[in-house]
Amino acid sequence: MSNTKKKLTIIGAGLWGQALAKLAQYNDQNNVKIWSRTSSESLASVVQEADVILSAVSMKGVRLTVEKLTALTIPEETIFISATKGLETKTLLTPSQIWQKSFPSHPVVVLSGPNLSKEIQQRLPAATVVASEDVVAAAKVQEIFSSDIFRVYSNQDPIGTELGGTLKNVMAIASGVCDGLQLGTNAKSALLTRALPEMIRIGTELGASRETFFGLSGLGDLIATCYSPLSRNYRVGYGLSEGKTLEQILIELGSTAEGINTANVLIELAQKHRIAIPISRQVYQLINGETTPQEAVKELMARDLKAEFDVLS
Ligand SMILES: NC(=O)c1ccc[n+]([C@@H]2O[C@H](COP(=O)([O-])OP(=O)(O)OC[C@H]3O[C@@H](n4cnc5c(N)ncnc54)[C@H](O)[C@@H]3O)[C@@H](O)[C@H]2O)c1
Ligand SMILES: O=P(O)(O)OC[C@H](O)CO
Repeated sequence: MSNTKKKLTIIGAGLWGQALAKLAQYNDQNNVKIWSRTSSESLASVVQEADVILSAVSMKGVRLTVEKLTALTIPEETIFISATKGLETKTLLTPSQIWQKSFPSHPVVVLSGPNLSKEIQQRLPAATVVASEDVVAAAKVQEIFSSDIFRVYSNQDPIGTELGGTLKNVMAIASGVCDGLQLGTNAKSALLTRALPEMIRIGTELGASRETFFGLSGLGDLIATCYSPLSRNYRVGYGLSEGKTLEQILIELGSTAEGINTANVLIELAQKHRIAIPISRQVYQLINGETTPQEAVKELMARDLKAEFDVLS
């Protein structure tokens, strides 16, 4: 990459947008701007001349953000990075698919990994993945974010990388329930080990590579999120296990927990593609008041007996 400073504009000034801005600023080769809906500057003025535009808005804001940007003239060489972990209601699309469909000539890069924003803000070491079919664009993004506190890997499976980060949010809710009910280490280990093939079944059906789920954005993020009370999705599950209502939990959280919407979208996806999603289905029923934490555990334990590596279930 040339020695001139890279101009990066981050859209979305939530916890993740701010943490990513800090990471990019840490590397003094970058000129970083951050924009939110409440910014005094116009969106047009902050994206003008940007080499790279990163979206860190929550899933519900992705479509609106894309629409705002399609109304502007963005040069075709501008790289878009999607850092959102979610699925769109109705279209069932991933964020990067929305970006790519709206900007078919632009490089789109997914950034995803085990990256709890609080630890990133504390400058603790972490690693992530940037994934794109455009390897040159991925390499540029890798350089922008790489530093001695943030190790950035690349791959060419944006959908797999994105789905790892998205699907583990649902598993983190289940994991919070498991810990909240004090089901023990054996149960937690079983849950996470069975979560991974469930994520792989969904991912491979949607075109992702199986291998990606064994990397940072899959297994890595599953471990981080399912073991950390810093995870908002984990806290949702934990709260449900304590008998709190979802509404009450979300008020206390005051922040985004994408796993809730993702579980709702997943039910439709699983039906459409005929994929077995036993853990995600229990999470769906739990957040929609159709089961209790205890009943969900019973249901999972009472499933038909099967071979461990049965690829269908
Ligand atoms: N916080 C983390 O540790 C972390 C790490 C990796 C990925 N993520 C993902 O990043 C995304 C954002 O998470 P967060 O933690 O920053 O959540 P947050 O609740 O802190 O912030 C969400 C942001 O999205 C913005 N937003 C929502 N709708 C918008 C719209 N229409 N236009 C512009 N902005 C809009 C909000 O204003 C807010 O700034 C989520 O998909 C999350 O899964 C978060
Ligand atoms: O707080 P959560 O549950 O949204 O998790 C944050 C990140 O996705 C962890 O990688």
